Amino acid sequence: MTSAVKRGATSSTRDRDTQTAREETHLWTRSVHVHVTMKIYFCGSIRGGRDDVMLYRKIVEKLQSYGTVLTEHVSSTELSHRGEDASAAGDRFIHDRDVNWLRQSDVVVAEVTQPSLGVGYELGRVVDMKKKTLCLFRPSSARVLSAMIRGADDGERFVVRDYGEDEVDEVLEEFFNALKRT
Ligand SMILES: O=c1[nH]c(=O)n([C@H]2C[C@H](O)[C@@H](COP(=O)(O)O)O2)cc1CO
Repeated sequence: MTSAVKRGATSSTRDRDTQTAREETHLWTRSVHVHVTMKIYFCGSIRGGRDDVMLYRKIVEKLQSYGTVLTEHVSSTELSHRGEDASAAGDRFIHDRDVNWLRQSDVVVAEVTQPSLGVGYELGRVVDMKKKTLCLFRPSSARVLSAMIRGADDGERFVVRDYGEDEVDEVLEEFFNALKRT
């Protein structure tokens, strides 16, 4: 073999290696990208009452370690039971934007202890959209969760989890770790 052919073989091997490395980097970058940009839709009561807003904050802060929370405003202490300024954009805007966000989301997490027509509506829509959904309910509230939420639990795609305020982190860790395995 001439040295020119040898040089050719070496450089094509090197080209292949470089190409493989590039593909690996690309795949790695893509998987990190997917993780970082996971879109999470958080549901919590607004006009249904803001009693649990501090807990929504805690949940949303934890969710932000897993991805982008599209509905961060639900956990804002500045948002009252009157809701967002509907006079500026209108309730139709809020509805259409939120349904759009629901469609875009990869996963839905709802705090369902404080009854809310809006949260119930969102959950009805996500069942139809077949989104992976976690509903969190606190039995310590002495409320009884609607049969239309508890009864929708299928043990897989739509799950209702009873929990206590001090279990937020572990319940969410359990849920997102199980997501990684599916
Ligand atoms: O101003 C709003 N902004 C908004 O994003 N929502 C959505 C997100 C919440 O998960 C849900 C709360 O519904 P409700 O206001 O009926 O409690 O509806 C609801 C309102 C007010 O109804």
